[in-house]
Amino acid sequence: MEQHSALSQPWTFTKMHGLGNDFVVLDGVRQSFSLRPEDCRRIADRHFGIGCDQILLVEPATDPDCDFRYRIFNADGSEVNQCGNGARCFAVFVRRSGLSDKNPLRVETRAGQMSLHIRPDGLVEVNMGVPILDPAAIPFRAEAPAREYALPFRGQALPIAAVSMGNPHLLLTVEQCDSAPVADWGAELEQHPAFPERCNVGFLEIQDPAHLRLRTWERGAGETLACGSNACAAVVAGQLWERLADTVQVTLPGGTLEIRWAGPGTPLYMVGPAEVVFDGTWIPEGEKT
Ligand SMILES: N[C@@H](CCC[C@H](N)C(=O)O)C(=O)O
Repeated sequence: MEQHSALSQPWTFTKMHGLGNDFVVLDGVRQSFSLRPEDCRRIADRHFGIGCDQILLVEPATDPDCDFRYRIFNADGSEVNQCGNGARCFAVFVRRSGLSDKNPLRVETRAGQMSLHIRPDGLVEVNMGVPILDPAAIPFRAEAPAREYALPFRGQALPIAAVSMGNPHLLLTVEQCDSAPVADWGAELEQHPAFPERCNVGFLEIQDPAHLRLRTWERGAGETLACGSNACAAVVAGQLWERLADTVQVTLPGGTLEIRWAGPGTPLYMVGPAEVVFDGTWIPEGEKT
């Protein structure tokens, strides 16, 4: 199959979203892509491109235990290890495009394997794997694992949790999500030197042990309407702080996810919707008339 630069050839895509976290999903099994960071930025651009928070690429698996390879690119062009809302869309895309009707699907990511199950009610359940709390593996600069860290930030010691769901997350609590300084603090905390690979920043309003409100500043994308992996990390943090139950409804600006976690060393499960918006064709410059 011919490998071509993403922008110089026509290709088809599907626009999807999971709770308003939106994606351009590409079939890299029947088409072949070479996605450079500048190609991703153009595709994700909401004025000069298609517009999305992330680009998801479905590729043939390289691991014989897996059905497909799941690749994720942020709007800023960076390739990353994990995207929870995207995983649900990936499962629906694979079924709808006729690539496979296997259910559950096992996919390989840069963070390991994931299992995606489309339920009879149409919601998708994702086994997100075992949350990572070891600072070196997050990666997060700390002497030893802790439930809470005091992060130096703007002259204060900010109480935070650090969790990896395959990608790095910083979690902090706020009185009210609606007035949280998501853009102001989020942009700076994303680049905090304690997180050498940057991080996704979650602002948690814990309402009761089974209900959490959350807004997220995503690494490489800014504030989004929902971040699945950040919602998972927020439940992990809330449980470590002994403020959340095993099953939690997480309400984000774009809607609600159900997240179940039985505690350290066990896998975490996320359930939520995945919606198709439209199918389209990318037309390269010079072929538009
Ligand atoms: N929106 C995603 C996360 C996408 C990747 C993230 N921005 C990162 O850089 O790690 C989700 O739903 O998990």
